[in-house]
Amino acid sequence: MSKKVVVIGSTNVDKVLNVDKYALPGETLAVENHQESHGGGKGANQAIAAARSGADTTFITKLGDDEDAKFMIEGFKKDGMNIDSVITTQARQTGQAYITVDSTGQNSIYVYGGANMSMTPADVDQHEDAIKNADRAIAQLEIPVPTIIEAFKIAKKNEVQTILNPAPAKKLPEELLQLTDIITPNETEAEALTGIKVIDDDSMMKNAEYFFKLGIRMVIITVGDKGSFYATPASHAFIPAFKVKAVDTTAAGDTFIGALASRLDLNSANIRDAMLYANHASSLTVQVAGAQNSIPYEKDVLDVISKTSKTKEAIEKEKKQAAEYAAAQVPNHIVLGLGSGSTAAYFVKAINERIKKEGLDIQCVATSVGTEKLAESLGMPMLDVNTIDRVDLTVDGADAVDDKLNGIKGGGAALLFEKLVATMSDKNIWIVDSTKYHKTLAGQKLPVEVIPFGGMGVFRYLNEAGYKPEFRFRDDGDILQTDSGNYLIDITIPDDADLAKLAHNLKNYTGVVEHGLFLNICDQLIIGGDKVRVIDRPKEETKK
Ligand SMILES: Nc1ncnc2c1ncn2[C@@H]1O[C@H](COP(=O)(O)OP(=O)(O)OP(=O)(O)O)[C@@H](O)[C@H]1O
Ligand SMILES: [K+]
Repeated sequence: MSKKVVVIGSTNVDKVLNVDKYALPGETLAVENHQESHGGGKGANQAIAAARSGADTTFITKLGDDEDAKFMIEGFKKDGMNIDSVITTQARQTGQAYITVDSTGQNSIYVYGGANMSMTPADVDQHEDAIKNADRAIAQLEIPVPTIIEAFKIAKKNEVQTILNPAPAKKLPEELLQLTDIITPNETEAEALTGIKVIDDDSMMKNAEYFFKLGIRMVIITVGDKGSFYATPASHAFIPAFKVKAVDTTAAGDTFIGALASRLDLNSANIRDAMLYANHASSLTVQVAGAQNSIPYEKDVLDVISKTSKTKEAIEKEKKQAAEYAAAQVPNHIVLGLGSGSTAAYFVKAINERIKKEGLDIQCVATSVGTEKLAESLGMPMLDVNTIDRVDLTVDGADAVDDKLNGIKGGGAALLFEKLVATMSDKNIWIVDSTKYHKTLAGQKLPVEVIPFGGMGVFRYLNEAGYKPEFRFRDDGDILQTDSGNYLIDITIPDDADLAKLAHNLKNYTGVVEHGLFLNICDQLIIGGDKVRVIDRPKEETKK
């Protein structure tokens, strides 16, 4: 189960200086904060990441005969790595990176390759066995390219899988790429090799095809906080990153590769699970300052994975509880609006059961293509929304609701039809899990549906007005289109927002079709839980 990984690569000691501002040429500045030395170097980071994720890891690296080397070897031992192939030279010092970070978080880095750059093919030959005995070998570009070629030749001769992390970005001889089974560039590194800019799913596939032609079997492109993409000649997918508060992304890419190498089966059958694991691992790394100290252990990664799946399960349960509670309240002989999204889907199934079991006379109207398909597949009695002018009751989910029962909808991209049906409904009931209920809507994401032609104009306006707009993309990287073929722009509701004014302003902007603010629409909110909570709109508040 546990993979045998050999990393052939660099070790650096990072010397970090925190400065208020950079010194100009000829200028001397006094510095108050001097951080201790930290372990670094892409080879060491990836080896540590693999070891901490449970791989049986051997590291082939070259160090000087100095204090830095002792410091690094101590760390390797603590992480349980096999250090029999750590080479020491008298001729050069251990690699060093001089990093200055200014008060804005910007950094500038000078790297002294030192012993790393003196690692020769002959050094690798000396440790041939370490490569032969591994399942997979990983290399990066902080050691001389001929040395990597030699290591990969040994690997290929012995049917050991090769992973090349082509970082830092540079052009490479085809010989090396032809010896590579899996390549793992980030977007900049991919472009440096292929000349094809990574902008969307299509361009990632074009990058992948470039590498396939050279005999590479799998391409993984990491795209920072957006996530990561994998492609083999048989399949491909984009896996979004987890939303976390990033404080320092140093070692994110290295963590991703080490973690992936420790999980991925040799036949790559579990690629999605391995990518998810690597995504989780690197999302932990970016939440901690520094490089090697921020690389998580297997236990930490598995903990977040299990917490995420437990939270997910609990949320699904609450959605279902709210939906079933609502379904039980629906009166007979009505026209019923069916909302969209995952919570509404639970409701559709629950009310369908009641209609069938109790022989109810209920006609239904769907608020999205998705809901219509679901209802039809269940054989429910459906009305065309164009043939009616009122609905008795609509039951729908919501993305966020405040304590005045104002809410945001449209996370599932069906906001236009949802709003149409909601405004023709005599009564609107919203069903949510407890994570959707908030004191205020400030800080929440609000979808704005715009016509594709002119969408950029709206985007610019929203940006200038400080709403932090972002176009909505699908998981595969393509721009998302709503059921009516429009685009969605997500904005963030400001702290001091007057919701009624915001709704009015958005609606008045040319090119905006609809927005996701649903004010004075919800009459009753049902929040799932072991004890379901029901909140009614206060009587004195006027409707619509
Ligand atoms: N801000 C972030 N939030 C969540 N996950 C992130 C973030 N940044 C990076 N990641 C995760 O780390 C992976 C690798 O990141 P990235 O593409 O930035 O690598 P990189 O450019 O090689 O990074 P570095 O050189 O800083 O180590 C991403 O695919 C993603 O899973
Ligand atoms: K970090």
